[in-house]
Amino acid sequence: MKYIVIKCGGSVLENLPKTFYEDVISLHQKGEWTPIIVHGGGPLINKLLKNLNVETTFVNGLRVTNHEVLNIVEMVLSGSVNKQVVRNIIEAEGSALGVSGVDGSLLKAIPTSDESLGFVGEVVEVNTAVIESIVSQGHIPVISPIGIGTDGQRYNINGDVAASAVAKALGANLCFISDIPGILVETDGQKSKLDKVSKAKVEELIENKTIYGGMIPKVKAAIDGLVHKIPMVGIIDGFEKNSLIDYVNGENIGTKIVLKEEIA
Ligand SMILES: Nc1ncnc2c1ncn2[C@@H]1O[C@H](COP(=O)(O)OP(=O)(O)O)[C@@H](O)[C@H]1O
Ligand SMILES: CC(=O)N[C@@H](CCC(=O)OP(=O)(O)O)C(=O)O
Repeated sequence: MKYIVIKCGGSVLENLPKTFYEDVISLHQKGEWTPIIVHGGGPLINKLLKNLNVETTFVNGLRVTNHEVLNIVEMVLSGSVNKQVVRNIIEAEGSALGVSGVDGSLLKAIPTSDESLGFVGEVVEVNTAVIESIVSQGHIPVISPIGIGTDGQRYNINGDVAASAVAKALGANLCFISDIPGILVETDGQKSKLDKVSKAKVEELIENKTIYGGMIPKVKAAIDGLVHKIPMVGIIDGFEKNSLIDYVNGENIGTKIVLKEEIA
């Protein structure tokens, strides 16, 4: 069975067309690919934090997470957003089962090495049996990125990091669905999309700040995945018609991330 982990970014979640979910379901029904959705929800967390007058800050695209923020992050991701994605799949006539990374200790986590981030976690183990059990019942798994420590502590995990961890554990292809056509670079005031980008180029683009904010964890998670033998990683536009189907069919869409650029 070939798994594809589809990371749906909060940047697009509220506006993804029904056709996107129909494409996910069509992949599932054809049987060649088993889709697994991992979602984010950053903008919705921002909205709720703002309504509650709770300040929030990011370091290299990761949200500094104290106890109060953690409560709201979990509420939004494992509550509203997870169930919204499940409902969207049902509306598109598919079948989905939503879980958080806490359920069945799906995403076992430890705190990140940067202590200033608070309760931000990194995944140390994925309980793939939970995913396999959902798949064997005919559902599309929908996973929210909250991790759990062996002591029962919850962690806020960036959605891209969680998606890469799941893909690594399953040896799955990984696809980031976001609100941009791919990685953009600017030359002579003109923005253009990179079709393919290597690890070395990504590092250069972070260094010169062409890649910033939420794109940083995305490309880092992509590289980490490739180093750990994920076969294919790409960033594609969720609003572009057929983007997911084109991606799995190997069409030239979005930005593919590779460890080394092949020399022609
Ligand atoms: N070089 C880049 N090319 C494209 N987008 C970039 C780049 N650098 C930073 N970004 C930003 O990254 C965003 C996508 O990351 P993020 O907002 O975290 O999305 P998501 O919620 O889909 O994970 C884009 O909307 C854009 O603002
Ligand atoms: C640690 C960390 O930054 N967690 C993210 C989790 C949600 C997420 O990743 O949402 P997107 O995919 O929309 O960016 C956050 O708190 O916003």
